[in-house]
Amino acid sequence: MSLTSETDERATQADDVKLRLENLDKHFAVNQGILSRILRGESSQYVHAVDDVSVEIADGEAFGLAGESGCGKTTLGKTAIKLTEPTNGRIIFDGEDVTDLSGGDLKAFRREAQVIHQNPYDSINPRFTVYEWVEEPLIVHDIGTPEEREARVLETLEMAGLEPPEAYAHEYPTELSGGERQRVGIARALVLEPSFLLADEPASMLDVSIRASILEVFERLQDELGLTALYISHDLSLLKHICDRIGIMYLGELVEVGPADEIIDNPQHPYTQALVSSVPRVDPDVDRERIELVGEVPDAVDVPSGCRFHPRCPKLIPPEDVDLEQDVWRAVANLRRDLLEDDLALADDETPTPAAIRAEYGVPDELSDSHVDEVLSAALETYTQSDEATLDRLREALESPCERGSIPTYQATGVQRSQCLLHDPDGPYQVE
Ligand SMILES: Nc1ncnc2c1ncn2[C@@H]1O[C@H](COP(=O)(O)OP(=O)(O)OP(=O)(O)O)[C@@H](O)[C@H]1O
Repeated sequence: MSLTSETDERATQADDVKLRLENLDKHFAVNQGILSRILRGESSQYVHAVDDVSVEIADGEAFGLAGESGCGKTTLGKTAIKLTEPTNGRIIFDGEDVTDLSGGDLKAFRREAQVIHQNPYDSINPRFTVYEWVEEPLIVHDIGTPEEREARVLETLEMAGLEPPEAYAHEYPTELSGGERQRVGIARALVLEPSFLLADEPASMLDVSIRASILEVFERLQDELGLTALYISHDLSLLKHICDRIGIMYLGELVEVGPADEIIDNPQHPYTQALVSSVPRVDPDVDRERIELVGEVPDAVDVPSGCRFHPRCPKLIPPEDVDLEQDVWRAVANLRRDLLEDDLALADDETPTPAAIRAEYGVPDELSDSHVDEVLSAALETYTQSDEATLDRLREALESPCERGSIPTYQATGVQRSQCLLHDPDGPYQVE
């Protein structure tokens, strides 16, 4: 297909691109069993762990991925280096399309792209000594003589900060502290001299006191070895510290990408703004409004239409003819959403009055926009009678532009891109 060959050509030309993901998807099937589908008539459903992600990571760059739990960070990282197969899309590594590699070619690629796991306690085989554990990848890849391997293992242990290396070589991992074990994990990943490192929550299981020293190891290694790294973490201040750029994921999509400082100091996407607002300030003198993220990340099987963040977004765009304060509009939208899903969040089981429902959702008794008030009142009056026509009216009359179609990625600032209609330069919406 012409699009693929054109983009391939670009990748080959762009020497400084280490990894390029093109429209990457990773979907996991649920109800995979044929029997359950036949017996219960269920069609296959999919977890949209990663959806249409495109991003480039430059050679020598440290790229961070953040987002709430379940947003797809680990799946994106693993798919990017083929620890799991993508459902769709292309992976270009060093200018070569590695998407369909298998056999010996895949094994060669594995040498280049290594991973450091989150948990230093269960990611090391306790039957191996530190030496055996770090040497094993060299044996698997049939590298060097025993003497050469010994020199390489000791050198790598030292690089990972286990000094003197001879003292650690014959220890068992169970005899080591968490920080030391994480350094053993780092040494095992580095022994093959990879050019790309995936570090998934590399410090989250460690004490705060040890965390800083492990992060220093990463920073030093990146400088000295010129490694390209993909760091995954919930901790935005950690990512700001060690990354050049940060990508924010929400429900399988990359909703904002930009330089680490800009993402933290000047977030553009409403989701990033909410995430960042919960990070404790380094500088307490600078006032930042705390934006509360209401609710949980929705189910990745049945993803919301339009912008996936719209059911929780504090900046949800109202329909053109709706004239309400933003917080009132958000409250109306929450009530509308739950009415349409027949899932009202109410305090008790008794059939509530429209006024009680409004109060529960923080919607004023009378709205300043009489049209919205009338549509909502009608839906509330007929709520117990499941009146389809009234619900259809509620659905159509109060539909936000954020619920429609697929939302493109826009250039939000000179250096940040954001998947939010507020950043459509040709759109009618004002960025607040
Ligand atoms: N092997 C799998 N089979 C089915 N679903 C999966 C599988 N792995 C991940 N998922 C689902 O994919 C979605 C993304 O999960 P993932 O672990 O990538 O998110 P995450 O952002 O890394 O979360 P966390 O921060 O908690 O590690 C979730 O809904 C998860 O339940």
